[in-house]
Amino acid sequence: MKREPVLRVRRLTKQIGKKKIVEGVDLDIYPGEVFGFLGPNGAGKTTTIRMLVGLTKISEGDVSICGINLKKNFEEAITHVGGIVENPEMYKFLTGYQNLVHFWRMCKKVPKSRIDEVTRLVGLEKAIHNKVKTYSLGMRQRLGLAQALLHSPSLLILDEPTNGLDPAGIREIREYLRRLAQEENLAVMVSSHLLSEMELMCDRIGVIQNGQVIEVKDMRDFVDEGATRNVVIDAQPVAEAQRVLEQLLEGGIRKEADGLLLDLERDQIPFINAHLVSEGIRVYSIRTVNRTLEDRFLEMTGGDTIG
Ligand SMILES: Nc1ncnc2c1ncn2[C@@H]1O[C@H](COP(=O)(O)OP(=O)(O)OP(=O)(O)O)[C@@H](O)[C@H]1O
Repeated sequence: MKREPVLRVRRLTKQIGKKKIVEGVDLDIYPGEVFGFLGPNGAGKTTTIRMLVGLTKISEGDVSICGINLKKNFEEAITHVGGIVENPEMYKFLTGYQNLVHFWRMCKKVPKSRIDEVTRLVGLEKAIHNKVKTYSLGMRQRLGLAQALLHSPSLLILDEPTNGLDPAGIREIREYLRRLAQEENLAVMVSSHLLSEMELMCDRIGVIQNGQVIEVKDMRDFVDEGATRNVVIDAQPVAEAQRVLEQLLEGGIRKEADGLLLDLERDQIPFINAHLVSEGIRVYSIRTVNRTLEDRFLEMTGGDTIG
């Protein structure tokens, strides 16, 4: 059975003056998946997301959410979206629960029991009756998430949800988002500049550069593909090993604490090993290092900074 995407974006374009800051973006995001939207500074992530949630006008192209056209039936389409795009506004002098009641009153046809449900989903049961001013930034983010989930959306859109959080807070958000995608069968779209986070959080990833989506892939395939891999060679004497490798490979070798780091194609590895041994060098280990998303991303975007 073919799954229908919750979010379907076709040829989405934003033009400001003469400049197209987002151009021809196509995306499909499915129920139950966390989709990462990644790109260097100024690539057009926020502008794309702002168009998707109706915060800025679409210049060209089509967006449908749960099969409903966003331009033609905005009010109906947007009822399926929960989002944190700008900082969620909370009343700090009220408790988390009182804040949620306030937002619940604005939702149509949502039973009050949903407040307890979203509180559980974001793990705020213990603190929900404390005042928001006593919350950590991570707890406030989770309260924002609870608010965005109150009306049981099918699509959750989050712009940089881990911004400003400490590692523990980042980890919490990551775990809750993964759980939400599974438990609520939500489609989650998240942008972030924290590449290592995206790698742990997302099932698929789309890379945007200069306003255009240049790649959409399963996370694993994205990280694994590419002709070369990082290899660490632990060999003695190390200076001699480095000299031999440099002669053979014309550079690209870095000395690290645990050995010599270089980029090799898989087929080169046994050859390099044999060559080192034939030069009288003792090879203790050759191991390939898992390539991170950051390696791949920098390779693809030509070293643009990430934002
Ligand atoms: N209202 C505007 N008028 C003119 N240019 C704009 C406007 N809004 C955004 N831009 C430009 O469009 C480009 C894309 O901006 P956008 O904020 O979408 O990028 P981003 O990928 O979210 O970047 P960052 O990671 O830095 O937030 C940038 O070059 C930005 O300067």
